[in-house]
Amino acid sequence: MASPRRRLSSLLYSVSPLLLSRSSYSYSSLFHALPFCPRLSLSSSSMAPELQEENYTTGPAEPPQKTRVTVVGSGNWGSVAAKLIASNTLRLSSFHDEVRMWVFEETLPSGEKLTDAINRNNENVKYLPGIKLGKNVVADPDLENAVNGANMLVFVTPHQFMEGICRRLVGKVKADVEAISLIKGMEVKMEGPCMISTLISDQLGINCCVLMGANIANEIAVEKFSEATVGYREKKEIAQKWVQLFSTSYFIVTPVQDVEGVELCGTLKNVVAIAAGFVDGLEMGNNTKAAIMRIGLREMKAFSKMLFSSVKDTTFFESCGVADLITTCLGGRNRKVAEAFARSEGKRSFDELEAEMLQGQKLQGVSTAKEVYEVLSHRGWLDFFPLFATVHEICIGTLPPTAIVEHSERTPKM
Ligand SMILES: NC(=O)C1=CN([C@@H]2O[C@H](COP(=O)(O)OP(=O)(O)OC[C@H]3O[C@@H](n4cnc5c(N)ncnc54)[C@H](O)[C@@H]3O)[C@@H](O)[C@H]2O)C=CC1
Ligand SMILES: O=C(CO)COP(=O)(O)O
Repeated sequence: MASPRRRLSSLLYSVSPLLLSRSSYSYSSLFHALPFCPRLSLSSSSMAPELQEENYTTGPAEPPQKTRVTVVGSGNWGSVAAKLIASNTLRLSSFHDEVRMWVFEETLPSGEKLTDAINRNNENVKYLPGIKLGKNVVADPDLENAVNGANMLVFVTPHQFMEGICRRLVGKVKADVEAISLIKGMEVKMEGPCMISTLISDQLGINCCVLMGANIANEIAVEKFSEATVGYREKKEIAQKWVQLFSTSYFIVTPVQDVEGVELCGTLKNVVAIAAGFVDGLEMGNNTKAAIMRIGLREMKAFSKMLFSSVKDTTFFESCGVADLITTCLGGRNRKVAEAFARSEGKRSFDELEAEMLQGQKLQGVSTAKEVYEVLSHRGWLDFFPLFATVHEICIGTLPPTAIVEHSERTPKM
């Protein structure tokens, strides 16, 4: 009998017209990574040429400088990102083995500092218990020290903390450092909406890609197969370096030249996931939930394209689009807490439920719904986005959870 991995790869080949319509790179990465790569043996000879590290060395005359990577953030996904990266920096000689991970310091109930516990156990005992990160992950509570000398910075904190973090990093990072944001969210400023990758680029004066996808961290932590999308602006060679740093036999990463599209998919699906949670809390069933997901996807696409005309339709069919929407509406934290909110019949707030159910982990969907609502009101677009608008109004208690179907089903006045 074929192994599950081989059966999955056959399924992917059966949709080859879709794959072939993408870049030859995406096709070859699937070809190499899935059927022929046993777990943890993604040797460079079996990888797409773009992923082979020779592309990033400068030749024999001068020994190349090893690339240093720092992960800024150490929550649930931040810890898994550090684990993925650390397995690759050990394997690829162009990278320095050590991966530094900045920790927002806290004291555990035992009295021990979280950083000390992570370094002693090689495990994030609070945000990712039971998973070894790799001995080459070093937790550091000093933000400035953690980024010092880094050539590649991976930003992965809840989005509401990023403005403060960027302010602390001004003048502290290398001028030519490359960044990537795994953060799903946005900021709304006087001038209008600001994606987190733009905040990082603008405040630190550096290039910033994004990585989004159907990536429930706890599943990737135990090495279950999944995919992700890297969004880049211009430099494809930089996107490929990020692909190389994140890819494993169970984590397949595809580059797409559409930063805004990829980041808005990751950001907006959290609002739809809140709606899906309301549907679950009201026990409305699968058809209703599917309808909410479809309406949500339509609003995600319309909102993204109205904000940035460069956003590509094809991005919504990548892992960052429809796949992330599905996984978050089925198994994410936003869905789970929104379900409890609807069941509580107005007796509990999101803040209370978040603290009780997530124990330090953070929801992004409630604040994103507020930020999206501000953009819609400011631009006079509320009537075009009934689902997005209704989610926010339910979250703040102006409407009951049942409004999710009563209001979202209205055809938007486009
Ligand atoms: N967990 C998941 O499955 C996935 C999460 N993401 C995204 O990754 C980003 C980070 O999420 P997670 O790693 O899951 O974090 P998390 O929600 O598990 O943990 C919260 C983190 O925030 C930190 N924190 C608390 N107060 C802070 C402050 N004042 N300043 C800075 N940090 C503070 C905590 O120390 C902790 O590391 C979010 O944008 C999320 O949407 C993306 C894909 C999957
Ligand atoms: O972004 C996620 C999966 O890709 C995780 O979503 P939640 O924050 O709702 O758990």
